[in-house]
Amino acid sequence: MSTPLPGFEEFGEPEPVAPGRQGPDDAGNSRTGPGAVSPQEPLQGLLHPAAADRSQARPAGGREIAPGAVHVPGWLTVAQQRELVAACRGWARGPAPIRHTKLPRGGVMSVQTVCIGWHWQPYAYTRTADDVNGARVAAFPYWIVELGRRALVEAYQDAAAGDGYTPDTALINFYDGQAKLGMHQDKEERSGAPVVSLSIGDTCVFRFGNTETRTKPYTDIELASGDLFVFGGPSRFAYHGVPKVRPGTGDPASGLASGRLNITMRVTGLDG
Ligand SMILES: O=C(O)CCC(=O)C(=O)O
Ligand SMILES: [Fe+2]
Repeated sequence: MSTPLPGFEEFGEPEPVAPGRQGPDDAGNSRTGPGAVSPQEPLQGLLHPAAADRSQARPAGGREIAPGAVHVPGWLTVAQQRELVAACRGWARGPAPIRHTKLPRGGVMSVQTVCIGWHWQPYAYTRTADDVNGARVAAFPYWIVELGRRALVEAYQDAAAGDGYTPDTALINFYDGQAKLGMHQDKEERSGAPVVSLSIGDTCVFRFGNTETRTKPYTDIELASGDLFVFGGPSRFAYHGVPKVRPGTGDPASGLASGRLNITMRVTGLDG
């Protein structure tokens, strides 16, 4: 079990952006101080990748880890990572603040989580964060839907892969150096649409297994800052987990001074 604090929202703010360099301020968002980007505002760099820093050229596509499960290293630019970190910091503050999720048998998760769109707690989605403060969770902004669609196009190298993909929830997880996530299935969703996962900050070991058991066969890969991982199709309900984070491996230029941030967007298939 990790220490309950510090929370992600209290972690170091991004380094000052040098004049003329692409950063959240340059993306056209109004802000009054560090991290003050409204999570609901469209994020220019995320919506328009051409406007973002594309200096980290990388080949298109990724590596298939299992059928329907694709790892795309370095998909997000540093500027995009900074925008996402700023947005996540805003959500981590509320309306339902980030917290260690309580488990039904009395434990708490070492990972800290905040949700948007729908609130997840073991093992159901609700609109209000009943296990936190009862607040309705923040709305799911359309710019994340668009980001999810672009992620599917990239991962599956198919221009139509994002058509009709409308995620309506995201779990935003923060890992300190000790946090882990046990092998589990994402199965509270009533939809077989893919899960889109974005990682920022410290590198982790991500274990991607099979749909039958929590155990082998599985593949361990490293998810680094900016990496995209998509699991859909025959891998949508595969067990997966995070057995280890590698502290100190992230670049503070991502906007995260330490720790690891992971965002998984999903389609709940729920109404209301
Ligand atoms: O942190 C990760 O890479 C995975 C997160 C995850 O599996 C989840 O939130 O269900
Ligand atoms: Fe998961």
